[in-house]
Amino acid sequence: MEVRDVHHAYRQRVVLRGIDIRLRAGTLCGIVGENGAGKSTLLKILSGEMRPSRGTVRHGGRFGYCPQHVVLNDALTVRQHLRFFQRAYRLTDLRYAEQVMDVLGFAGYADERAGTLSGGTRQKLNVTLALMHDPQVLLLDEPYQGFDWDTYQRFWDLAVRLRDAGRSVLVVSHLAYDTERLDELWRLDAGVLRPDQAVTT
Ligand SMILES: Nc1ncnc2c1ncn2[C@@H]1O[C@H](COP(=O)(O)OP(=O)(O)OP(=O)(O)O)[C@@H](O)[C@H]1O
Repeated sequence: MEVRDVHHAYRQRVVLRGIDIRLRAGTLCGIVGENGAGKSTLLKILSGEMRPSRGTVRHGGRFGYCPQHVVLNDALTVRQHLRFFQRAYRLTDLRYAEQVMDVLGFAGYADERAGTLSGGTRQKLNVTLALMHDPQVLLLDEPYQGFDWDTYQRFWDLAVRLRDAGRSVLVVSHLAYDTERLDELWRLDAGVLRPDQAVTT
């Protein structure tokens, strides 16, 4: 994925002031920044959900995006969500999705309606829906919000495995824990991305 000179403003409020990113295959990268720094705005632009005021985003191959806010239908079960996305992604089966559910530890909830799931389990489903077609480029916005410690560790193991399998993974968060697992870490501040000390030193 290649991002060149992306700028964005909401009316008078300038949020991004020239973002350049080159996300190579087989890299696990992070972007951190304070609340309101523009992280979600940047991810919405990278995912194509929003057009930047200026600049270009190019990527090739299958693409996965896990938004910060869970988008589920409360009346549908976990399995119905998977089937819906299976059609959308044109997958022949759900084997990979089931593996991801096992890793995140919620395979036992397949027949529960989304509306009755706990916040952390809803987030596990949110992450699974972004991952289940094994995307080559994966963008995750605050993916571990609500995860318990064990799930949090499993999430990072999964992210590292995807990186080792040649996928590009970009994790955006306001918290920069576990930075040693990242190949690169940037900080979004005042609309600009800078390498973060935690990984570069
Ligand atoms: N649709 C919108 N219209 C106007 N302003 C917006 C809109 N979306 C976001 N903003 C503003 O843009 C700035 C960046 O917001 P954004 O959600 O991208 O930040 P963030 O870094 O993801 O924050 P957080 O860590 O709190 O999720 C904020 O000042 C926010 O109020």
